[in-house]
Amino acid sequence: MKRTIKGNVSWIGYIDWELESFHGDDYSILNGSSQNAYLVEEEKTVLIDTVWAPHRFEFIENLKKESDLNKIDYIVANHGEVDHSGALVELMKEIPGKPIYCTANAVKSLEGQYGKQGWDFHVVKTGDSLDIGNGKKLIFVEMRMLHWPDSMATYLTGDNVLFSNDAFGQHYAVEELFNDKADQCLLNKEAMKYYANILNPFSPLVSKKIDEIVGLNIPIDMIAPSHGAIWRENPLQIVEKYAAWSKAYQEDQFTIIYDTMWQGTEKIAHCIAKEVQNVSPDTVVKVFNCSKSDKNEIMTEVFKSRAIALGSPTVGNDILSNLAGLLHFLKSLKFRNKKAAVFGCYGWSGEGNKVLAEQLKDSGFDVVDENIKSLWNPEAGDFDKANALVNAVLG
Ligand SMILES: Cc1cc2nc3c(=O)[nH]c(=O)nc-3n(C[C@H](O)[C@H](O)[C@H](O)COP(=O)(O)O)c2cc1C
Repeated sequence: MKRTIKGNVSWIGYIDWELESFHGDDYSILNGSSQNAYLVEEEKTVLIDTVWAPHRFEFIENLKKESDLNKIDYIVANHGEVDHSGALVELMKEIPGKPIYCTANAVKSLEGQYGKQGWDFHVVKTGDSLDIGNGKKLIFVEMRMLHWPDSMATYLTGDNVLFSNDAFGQHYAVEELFNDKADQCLLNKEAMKYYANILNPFSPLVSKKIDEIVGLNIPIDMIAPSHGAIWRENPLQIVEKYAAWSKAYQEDQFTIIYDTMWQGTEKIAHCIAKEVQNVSPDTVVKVFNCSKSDKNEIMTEVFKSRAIALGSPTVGNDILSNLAGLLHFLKSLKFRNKKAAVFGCYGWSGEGNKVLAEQLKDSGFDVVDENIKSLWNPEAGDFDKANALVNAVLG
């Protein structure tokens, strides 16, 4: 059902309390999510984005219940990804010929995914606008690589609503739709998780885009993203957070991540954690067994950290495969300005620490020389090295 969010703007989307993962299994959903589409009904009626393909028929039925589909004058496709464009094919069968406003790259991504459908694309660039009557306009802002080349935001004058698509969103279900109705801890955590796991690799572009949006000096009364809560109360709080997050963000946190077969490496992990509390009592320390923890939650903790330590036993002259998978993901997220240390047990050849250190360096971490490498089971002499490791990495 459509729900008014401001003036003649309504939400028409899908709140999904059952979703467990996104992007295949690459993004865990722990608190539900939503796909937000919006209807702007001024002298002209505009549909901004749609929903994920599995919900396309329900979405179109809802639209029909709310208004005659033929009343839609324009469609805005802020982003071609299937969770926002997934109802377009069915919708356009009902209203062929209606103009679709999107970036040049969105024409490519939409045609790439759905084939050449003969849709009436109107390509827009930053600063282009569309008059929708009653003295209001839509102004388009390209958001290249936030998070696809085709991404765009749309600003509604008069009501001062920024339809930001994936930027400023969260995979988080809020039945009442608005940020002030959400659990604030979860909202902030989910917004940060989204940034850390999806947007962090594009931080330099995010930083520039935030400066550009702030520099426009336009009033923003509401930020309506395509997933999660709509920022109605103090909407600029999320813009300020993005400004901070995009500049090699860190808190005073040290995160220890390990894997183990026979618990030797685990013992070193806990010894390092205790030593952090001795050396730097104000530093938050968290410990994760990567085989038992959610990888996206771990990445959010890495995002917050000023330093991390990674531990694995040597296995087959290498490291354990779950940690190798995590390192692969870690590299793609392009974290910057973080220190790292390595540790682990071995039985004979002991390549584990070297593999970890090389991969961390390759992922942009500043890896300290101090490490702990224990033959079979860690002993007192190994635990004694934790102090030097922690001092080096937090120094
Ligand atoms: C399947 C398997 C392969 C291993 N391969 C190596 C190896 O290539 N080189 C080595 O030094 N140790 C190897 N080890 C020995 C482990 O590194 C050693 O048992 C270590 O103490 C385990 O640490 P953990 O208690 O943290 O699991 C291997 C052990 C297993 C079970």
